[in-house]
Amino acid sequence: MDLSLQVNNVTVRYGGFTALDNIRLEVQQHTTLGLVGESGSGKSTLARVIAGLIIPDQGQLLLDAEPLTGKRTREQRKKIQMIFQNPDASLNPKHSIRQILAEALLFHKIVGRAEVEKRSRQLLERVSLEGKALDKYPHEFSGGQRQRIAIARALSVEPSLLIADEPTSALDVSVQLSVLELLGTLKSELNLTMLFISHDLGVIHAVSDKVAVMRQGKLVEVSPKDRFFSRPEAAYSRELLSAVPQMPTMKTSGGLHEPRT
Ligand SMILES: Nc1ncnc2c1ncn2[C@@H]1O[C@H](COP(=O)(O)OP(=O)(O)OP(=O)(O)O)[C@@H](O)[C@H]1O
Repeated sequence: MDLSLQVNNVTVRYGGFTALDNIRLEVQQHTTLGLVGESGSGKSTLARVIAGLIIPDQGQLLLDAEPLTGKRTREQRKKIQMIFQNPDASLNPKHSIRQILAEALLFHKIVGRAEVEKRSRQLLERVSLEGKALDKYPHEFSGGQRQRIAIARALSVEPSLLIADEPTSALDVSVQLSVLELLGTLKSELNLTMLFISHDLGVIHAVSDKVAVMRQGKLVEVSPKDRFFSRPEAAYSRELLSAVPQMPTMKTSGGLHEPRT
């Protein structure tokens, strides 16, 4: 399988504090890497480095074998899209959904003006929203619907890598599941490559092919999902797993509901 993303020896310091310490990580194309770790372990910092929002103090990134150095080009920015815990981070409240999607499609030259409407409707359909949503504004939707719109916006530019940083943790539990199911469907329909960040091991189990564990700025384990949940390598991974009482030591790859039963 080809590599999508390579993170080579990345270090980030905030003043004297090392938030990322020599991180080496790979994401294979068309797979989801689940990134887990306690609050403050550096997950969001790593996501922001990969998205180009933070320049690392040391190390390199490669996307589809191409180095990402210095200021990113428009094409490089298009290739990595991010969805956040709060969907409002990527939705301009003053713009209608039509404007939000059109801006992304036209800026990155995905389609010409004549096709914007048709493509926008297709995108909304993909995230199970009706075409009449186009003329509404973000505040007219629920949190779960706004996250669906943020997903549609991120996918509109056909990224090579989608980073999802706790995309369901601000949502009601019932809505969380439907957004996770949507991401699962999109992953298989569109062959997405994802870096999925969560502190919720149930969510990580539901979405990941491989699991990476961070602690205090260091990567302590990267394992295939089934191995991580049945035979974790690092003592810290065992600690994380044992801290979730409802988490069975899973033997199967399971479905979305399994970790919560
Ligand atoms: N701009 C900043 N300046 C100084 N320290 C920062 C800054 N951003 C993050 N940190 C610190 O870096 C560490 C890693 O933060 P980060 O947000 O990456 O962790 P995280 O694993 O994503 O945590 P959470 O799950 O709470 O979001 C934390 O100790 C945090 O306080």
